[in-house]
Amino acid sequence: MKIAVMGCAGRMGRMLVQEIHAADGCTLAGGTEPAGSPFLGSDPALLAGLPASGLSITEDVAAVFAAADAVIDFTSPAATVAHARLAAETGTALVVGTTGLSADQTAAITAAAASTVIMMAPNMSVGVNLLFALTQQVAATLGIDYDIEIVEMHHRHKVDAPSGTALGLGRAAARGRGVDLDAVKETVRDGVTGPREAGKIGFATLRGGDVVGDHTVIFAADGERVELTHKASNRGVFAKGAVRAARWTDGRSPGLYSMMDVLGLN
Ligand SMILES: NC(=O)C1=CN([C@@H]2O[C@H](COP(=O)(O)OP(=O)(O)OC[C@H]3O[C@@H](n4cnc5c(N)ncnc54)[C@H](OP(=O)(O)O)[C@@H]3O)[C@@H](O)[C@H]2O)C=CC1
Ligand SMILES: O=C(O)C1=N[C@H](C(=O)O)C[C@H](O)C1
Repeated sequence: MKIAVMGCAGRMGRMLVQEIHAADGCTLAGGTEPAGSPFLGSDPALLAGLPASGLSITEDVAAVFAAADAVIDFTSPAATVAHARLAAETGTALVVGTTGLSADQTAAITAAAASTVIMMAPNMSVGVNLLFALTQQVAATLGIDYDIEIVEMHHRHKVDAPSGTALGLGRAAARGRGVDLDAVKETVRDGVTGPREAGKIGFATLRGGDVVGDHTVIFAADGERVELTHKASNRGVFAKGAVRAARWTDGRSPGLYSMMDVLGLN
């Protein structure tokens, strides 16, 4: 399978190039970076610490799509929307890991999935997707007396907050309670906030150093507390999941899928 990587010089992009190289039956079809990037013209494999591939990083997205069976995209929300539109036009499968998308941007990707296979997930690790399922189950079991708070920590370079994974955990908890996350989420507390309102789902965001990704869902009641935690210590887990998802798209019907579909957890 020929797999291309959008944003192939990024933190995730380089891991993805390594993972494609290591995967049986997969070859790198090409890699992109935006106009003005100092990496244009470099070999994406060399940049990822691998033997030369003979490919050059390009801003010609259309050419890279044409060379690929599937495209993996961990870039920025605006770029991902443009890539989803191109995937719809060309019928190329797309795996989206980008987070921080607005409701409109998510709707644009959903619309593109009417014409091609798109797998989109805020976290591609097996562990976090299991945590999504567990969070929904625990939220449904414990009920409203257990206040739900979600704490996440990431490296100092991360640009969106709360993380896509934290929001995904919030959606799973809200689903377990049979409510809509947008109606109950509390992402900012500052000053005299008054007591905590029952039923809210709170988020706390920490940023610093080189933390790959830590997430904890806390269920706090009078007298006890349940905590579900996942800690990623290597971006390889996300890259492995993304390449697994790219292979999984082969032969699927158009539609919007999640990592839960890929892992059979749905
Ligand atoms: N779903 C998951 O499992 C995971 C998701 N993520 C998400 O993936 C995204 C990327 O994270 P990370 O790798 O750390 O970020 P980086 O900033 O390291 O990488 C993003 C790369 O994409 C490039 N890029 C931006 N716009 C375009 C474009 N139009 N065309 C081609 N390339 C482009 C950037 O170039 P430049 O720097 O020049 O702008 C950069 O090289 C984030 O949204 C993050 O939250 C991260 C890890 C796991
Ligand atoms: O930006 C990151 O690094 C990560 N982003 C994803 C998110 O927003 O949840 C996934 C992972 O935690 C790393």
